Amino acid sequence: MTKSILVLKLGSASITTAKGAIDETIIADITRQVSELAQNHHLILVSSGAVAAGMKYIKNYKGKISERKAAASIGNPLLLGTYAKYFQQYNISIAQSLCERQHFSNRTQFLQLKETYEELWKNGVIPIANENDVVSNLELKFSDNDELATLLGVGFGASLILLGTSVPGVLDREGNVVERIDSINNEIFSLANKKTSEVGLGGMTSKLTFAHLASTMGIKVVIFGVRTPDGILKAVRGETGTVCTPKNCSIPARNKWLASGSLVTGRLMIDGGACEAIRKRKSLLAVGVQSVVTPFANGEIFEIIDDQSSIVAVALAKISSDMISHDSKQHNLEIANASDIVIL
Ligand SMILES: Nc1ncnc2c1ncn2[C@@H]1O[C@H](COP(=O)(O)OP(=O)(O)O)[C@@H](O)[C@H]1O
Ligand SMILES: N[C@@H](CCC(=O)OP(=O)(O)O)C(=O)O
Repeated sequence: MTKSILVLKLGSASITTAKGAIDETIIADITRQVSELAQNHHLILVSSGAVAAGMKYIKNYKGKISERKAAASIGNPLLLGTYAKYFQQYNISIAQSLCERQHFSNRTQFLQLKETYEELWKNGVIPIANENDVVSNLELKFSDNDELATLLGVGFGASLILLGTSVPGVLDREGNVVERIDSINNEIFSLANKKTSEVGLGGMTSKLTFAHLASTMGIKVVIFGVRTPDGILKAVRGETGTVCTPKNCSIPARNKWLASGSLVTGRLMIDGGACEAIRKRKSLLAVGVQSVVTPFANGEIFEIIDDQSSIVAVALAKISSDMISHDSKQHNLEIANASDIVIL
């Protein structure tokens, strides 16, 4: 029986104490529940908490990016050591996976990541991912680990993404948990205020943004409280937290990573004829380009817009945008192959 893939993201505040120490009681409880799930799923854990666990080692910590990077490099091994200690009780080994944006935007690198995770699963090992904070500056950063969890879920074709946090789910204006969301629209976004936990990055807006992306790609997302008794097991069964129902998604699995949007680096404006051609599943040729709005390199993902600036598609570049010119000899130059274009 093939195991379905499940991504479990754990936010900083839910696994650390108010003083920033790793909360071993909660880690013990997480490992107990995860070991149960490991019998029937291929699991990817995405754990925040490296910065929180390491910040006490930085004198006069103010949260500057350089301090966060240093704190993360101290905190991540401590965090992983704690997971390893508690998973050992269930004879489960864990692996560290530090991720950067290019590991997703570059298909070759993503396939390397995939191969590694598959080897780990074959050996009963659970990968624990986190952003590679040590080398992430503001431009290259994932917006937070909610994004990383979603990109992993979309890239691996997960059936479920669990976003574990410090609150019991998405709360409505009366403070009650919204049990089910069929459409993450502006009304739902308006419930999320800018508040985050003291150590969290994105808050509820980020969770809703990425839950929207994942559910559009056909993946169910549950936003739930990690400290709810048996919260993880209940969230898998949809018995706690906020369940965001998946949409019917016709994009083939291979192209979902392309369409996830947050990996886009470039932007190309094309004319009406080219729009028509790509909608008919033809390749994109240089002859239809009106302008390179934002340059991109070979192998990067770019957005295709029409002359009204509406987004028509995203595509994987076969050439660098520098090669696009209006020289008539170049008219048949293929910018993206039909199979690498996702119409939106
Ligand atoms: N409508 C809402 N429902 C629940 N939590 C909300 C809402 N709006 C804002 N929040 C805030 O989102 C925070 C959770 O996000 P965050 O701190 O980033 O968590 P994590 O570290 O788990 O990623 C909570 O502390 C909560 O105050
Ligand atoms: N990579 C950082 C976490 C960043 C982050 O997304 O935090 P959170 O909003 O708590 O999930 C760390 O490990 O501290």
